[in-house]
Amino acid sequence: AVHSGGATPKGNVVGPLGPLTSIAVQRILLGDKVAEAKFGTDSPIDDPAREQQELQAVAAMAANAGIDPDASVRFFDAQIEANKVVQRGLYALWTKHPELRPSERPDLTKDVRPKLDQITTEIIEQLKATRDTRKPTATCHLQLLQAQLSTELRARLDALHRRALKTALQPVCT
Ligand SMILES: C=C(O[C@@H]1C=C(C(=O)O)C=C[C@H]1O)C(=O)O
Repeated sequence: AVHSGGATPKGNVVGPLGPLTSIAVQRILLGDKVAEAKFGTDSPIDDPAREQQELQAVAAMAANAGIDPDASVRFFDAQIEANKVVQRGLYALWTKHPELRPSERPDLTKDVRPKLDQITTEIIEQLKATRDTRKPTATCHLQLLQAQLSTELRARLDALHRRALKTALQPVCT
């Protein structure tokens, strides 16, 4: 993977959807850590119980923040799917190219999931901040494209992570 670093400073990304897009990228980059944690273990890529628990938390946090819980859950569904796009892609790569397999295995529960939970809070904040921007309009799609392209360049996303980002951003202008 070429993306490395994962430095995607919110302030430098273009447009009103820049911060939301940048956080979505940070979550996608954690997909690498999730894949490293699970590859070669009994933990499957899909963990429906964990997903249910996250989506319930999202609904509660959205209600608390005064934004639409159903729309927020739909947005998170896409973030979770995007994370699994990364995991599946890296599994395929590592299966075909054993020399590229990770040498370290992060701890999913202690190390990786707390970082995902932190990002959940930030995404809820950005969903609230972008409430008026996220509409099914040409303007929204233009602003999204602007944020997407600038973030892809900044984070140097490879094809796999760009595909994941496309999945993650699909519900933004809805
Ligand atoms: C990221 C994980 O893998 C999958 C993706 C999830 C997510 O993006 O939040 C949650 C559960 C799994 O289906 C994980 O197990 O934590």
